[in-house]
Amino acid sequence: MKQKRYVRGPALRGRLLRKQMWKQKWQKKGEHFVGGRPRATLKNSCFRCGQLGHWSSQCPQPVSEKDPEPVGPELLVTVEQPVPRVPCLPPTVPPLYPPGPSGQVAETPAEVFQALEQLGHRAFRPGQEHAVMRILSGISTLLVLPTGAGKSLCYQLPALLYARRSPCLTLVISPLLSLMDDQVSGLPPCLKAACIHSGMTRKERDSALKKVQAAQVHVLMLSPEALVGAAAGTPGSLPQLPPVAFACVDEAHCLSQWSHNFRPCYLRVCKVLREHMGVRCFLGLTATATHSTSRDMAQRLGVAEEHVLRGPVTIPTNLYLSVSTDRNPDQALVTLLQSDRFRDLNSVIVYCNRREDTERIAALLRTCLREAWDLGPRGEVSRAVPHGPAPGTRSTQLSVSSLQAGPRKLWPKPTTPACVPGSGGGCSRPSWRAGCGWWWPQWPSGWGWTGQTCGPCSILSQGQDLQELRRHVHAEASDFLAVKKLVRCSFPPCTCTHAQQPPEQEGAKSQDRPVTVSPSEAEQASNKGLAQCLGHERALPVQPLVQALDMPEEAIETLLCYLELHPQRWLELLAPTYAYCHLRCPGGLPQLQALARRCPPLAVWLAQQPQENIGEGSYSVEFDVVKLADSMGWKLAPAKQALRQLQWHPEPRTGARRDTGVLVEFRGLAFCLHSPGDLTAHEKDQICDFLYERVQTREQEALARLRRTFQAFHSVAFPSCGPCLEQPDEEHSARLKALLSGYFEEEGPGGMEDEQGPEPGQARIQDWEEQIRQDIRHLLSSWPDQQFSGRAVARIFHGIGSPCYPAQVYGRDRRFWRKHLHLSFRALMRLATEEILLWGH
Ligand SMILES: Nc1ncnc2c1ncn2[C@@H]1O[C@H](COP(=O)(O)OP(=O)(O)OP(=O)(O)O)[C@@H](O)[C@H]1O
Repeated sequence: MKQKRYVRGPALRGRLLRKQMWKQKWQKKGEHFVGGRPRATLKNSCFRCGQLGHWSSQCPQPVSEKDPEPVGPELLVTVEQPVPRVPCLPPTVPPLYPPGPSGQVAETPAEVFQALEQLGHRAFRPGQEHAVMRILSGISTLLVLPTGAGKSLCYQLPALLYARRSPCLTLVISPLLSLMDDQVSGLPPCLKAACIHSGMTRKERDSALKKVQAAQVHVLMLSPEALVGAAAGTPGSLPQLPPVAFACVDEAHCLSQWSHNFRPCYLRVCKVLREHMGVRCFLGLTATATHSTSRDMAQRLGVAEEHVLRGPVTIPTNLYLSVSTDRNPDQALVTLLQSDRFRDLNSVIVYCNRREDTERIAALLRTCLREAWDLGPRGEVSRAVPHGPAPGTRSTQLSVSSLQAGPRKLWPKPTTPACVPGSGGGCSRPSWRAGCGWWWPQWPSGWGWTGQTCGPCSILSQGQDLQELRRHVHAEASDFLAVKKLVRCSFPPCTCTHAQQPPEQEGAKSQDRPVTVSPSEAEQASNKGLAQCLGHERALPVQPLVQALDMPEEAIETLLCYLELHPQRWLELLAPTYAYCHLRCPGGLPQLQALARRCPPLAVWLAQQPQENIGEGSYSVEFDVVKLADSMGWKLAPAKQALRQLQWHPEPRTGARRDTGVLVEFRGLAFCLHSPGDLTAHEKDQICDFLYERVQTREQEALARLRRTFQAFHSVAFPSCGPCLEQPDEEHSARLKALLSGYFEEEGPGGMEDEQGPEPGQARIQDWEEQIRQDIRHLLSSWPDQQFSGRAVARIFHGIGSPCYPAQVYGRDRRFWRKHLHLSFRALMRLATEEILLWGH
């Protein structure tokens, strides 16, 4: 009811359209959800002996026992060994002013000041000169300066000077596509720039690349996905570029905060720049980073601790902050916007923690404020602007703006975060932007902040916001069993090692194992009786894996990235590919055999088939082409090409192509990776432990950060929004600013200690135990075909959707969905696991 009453025709059509899309989606998934989730086929068993009840590190079987897992098909043809890939790196660009013997940078030469003037500035601002000289000396640097301090100059000036000396390029990795075009057009005329991102047409992209190759561009801006995709060789990947002088990672805090599960490509940015583009010098730029985040960033960028340049954490003086807790936050917001302090403002931005809230609050403001603000017939009271990924996947920041009619007169001004922010950083970014003249990227260009005093107000609820934010943290964690399944799929055993490794060598081998071994190294190892697998290309089909692990695609990719970035480089991620070849041959076996004479992959596939599987009649088969190419020692691309050519036959005389009637299609998007097939059970256990520990640590850190922020904000909050209605309270604002500065200095906001017992905003589990156990049993009996895990049950009680238990299906059952949001997730998981075990007996 809430959204229909105020919404007109177009929105209704949108709703119907969404419903239709939803139906189509679930028709496709029907077979999984109607008959219940497919039962896991992989057992919760030891890697070594296949028994339940222990992992392989405690396995009673002797180590020399053969691995009981099934092995791949034997090779039936002589194949060439794959040649290890040696990336051809572009030449490195030497520093413009080499550092002195002890690594010190030179005095700033006149040439640099001239270039500064050319860029339109008379003098450096604090922090700029030092950063510029470091980059010109080839020293990687991380620069943490507040928004508006002039960080962009620190890559613009070196880019200009490097390009003046020799044809070279500066790469800028920027996460915000909407900002990239603005950044390119906003550069000084002497600096030529281009950008490449997914929002461009092919023509625009080709024209940008042509300019880059012709060395007409000094700065190339890339999204992380474009960079990583290009390095992995996806279609439309980047061609050979001019040498790279240095790479700048803008909004570098994303390297540390966003990369996990949200944009996994960020995890690989530095590695790709180093290994595929030959970059030696990095510049990281960020406005908001705590000490631990900047340590993490510095490590990824290869910046020594002493080369992290941090400016003071200054919150603009024209910014008055206030925070209040209100029983009814919606009413508080309306009261606030009707007050004298806000009534005369031209526009207001409201940030919410949930996507659904923006729609609701936009409608609320439309109803309550139209008359109060007297906007006339063309005036628009509020509009919800979605921002961020699909619903339910993560916390979103949405803005609801109150706008006056007449597009050129619209000025978004103060920022009013309406809910508790997930971290001090999450709160400060919108606040700073309101105070510093920064406008939200979605606004049309030409809008801006006039520089007036403004007053962001946070309205905190009594703990409900915290519960919502906690849900997002729990949504990203996973079980040990899921991690184990992923490890099992990523490292299936192979038959290419010829000698068994002596048991006593096992520990030594696991100490230092590069994923790609050169043939000479392998030969040496083989002579010592230590034959080592060179690695195999594997395809892990995305959708089946997502269902089997009950993990979103991004979370799986993140775990695979962790393995690639591990010092032992357990695997190498390749470009995603369509892994299955579907082949339909109307002429049956005789035609297939005839075609196999000119198509080695088809010949190998036929040879691998057991005799009884080969029948007469028309053929329609599907096989894993990645596995086939790997078994032949071929690269995937030529194998696919050879199979595709089965569809045509060249005329012997004219050379024209004739249709053979054979249909070849590639299906099933898959993660593609290169991994060894001879890992010992002990090594696989090590990998599982490493991955699971990372997942758990991330969850605990995020929860602790949330708790600290919540406690700190509540410690200074007004009990109601009343005092915020009047003119800004300077003392209150100063306390809040100190709190935020403390967050970045990591004193722990408000100097609060973490407390034991139930989390803020949660009830004691003991008071609810009987009720919860009943609900769990009720849930298990309502869905008898499902194989629930403790985590799955806790997710349903907290209203967290997952691939196997989607909100669209389970959210409809209000008996369970979000029912116990006020209780600890871990405690719910524990109780659910106990009940599931009892239920199984
Ligand atoms: N040395 C300087 N002297 C005067 N103005 C400068 C100087 N350096 C930068 N500026 C100006 O400061 C403004 C803000 O600069 P810039 O956009 O680089 O800030 P920023 O730190 O990158 O902000 P954000 O964090 O929002 O990206 C720009 O208008 C820029 O021209």
